[in-house]
Amino acid sequence: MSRKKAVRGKGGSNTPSSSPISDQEKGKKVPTQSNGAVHPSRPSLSSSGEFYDIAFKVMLVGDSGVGKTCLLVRFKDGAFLAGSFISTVGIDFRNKVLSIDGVRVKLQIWDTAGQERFRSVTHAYYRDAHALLLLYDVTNKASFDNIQAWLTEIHEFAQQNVVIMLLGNKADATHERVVKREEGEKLAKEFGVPFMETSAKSGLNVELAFTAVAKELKHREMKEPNEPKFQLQEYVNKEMKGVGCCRS
Ligand SMILES: Nc1nc2c(ncn2[C@@H]2O[C@H](COP(=O)(O)OP(=O)(O)OP(=O)(O)O)[C@@H](O)[C@H]2O)c(=O)[nH]1
Ligand SMILES: [Mg+2]
Repeated sequence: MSRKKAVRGKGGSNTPSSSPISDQEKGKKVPTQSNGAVHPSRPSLSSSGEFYDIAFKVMLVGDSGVGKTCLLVRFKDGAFLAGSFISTVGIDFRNKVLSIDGVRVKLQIWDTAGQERFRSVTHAYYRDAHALLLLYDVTNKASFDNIQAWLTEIHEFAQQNVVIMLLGNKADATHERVVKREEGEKLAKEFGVPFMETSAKSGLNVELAFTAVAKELKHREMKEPNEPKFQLQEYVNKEMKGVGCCRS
């Protein structure tokens, strides 16, 4: 098998025709599992010069302004994009390699535009996603009320076994909060998806959200026959920090 070069990170194309796994698009032989995870038999080199063993696509979705881009920037660069809000146009991606139980897992993270006018672009990418981080903004009730509609859309366009996690973002904004944490928990339970609150501003639970998803995906792909199933919500509950804490 020839060595595979990962797709570019920052500055990925905004056009809907670009594929999340460019090697496949180019017709190169990329070994995949049944669900499409890139799983090379030998480590591959990512564009940032990092080797990885397995790669997955994760999509950030949710209403415009909930903090998808900020969450990704916080995770990738450890910084917060303060100041004026620049709404994402179309779709973009960044790569990050995590070490999960000794396995180097590359996440190719797709940041989608929440605005309605870009919805058809987003739809085209759902089917390639292995995991979806669905965000609402705890200071914006409408973004919370729209979660059901987002889930309907996800079920229509995404793979049946896609990993979904609900995130209530902007947990730092205590004074502006209009959605209680318990409401988020209740909704997540109703839809059977794991949940936690995050803050791109303070960094609260940001690393955890991506790590938990990477762990779930890695376990699904590489589980030994006798190994128990990874319990995503249990892991999150154990590792999660509450508002007022200062994980970064
Ligand atoms: N207080 C607080 N503000 C945040 C947080 N995350 C994002 N913001 C602010 O919310 C606004 C929108 O953030 P973005 O990340 O651009 O939102 P988005 O979901 O990417 O929006 P679209 O690209 O239009 O879909 C910006 O002004 C951010 O500074 C957070 O965790 N806490
Ligand atoms: Mg954005």
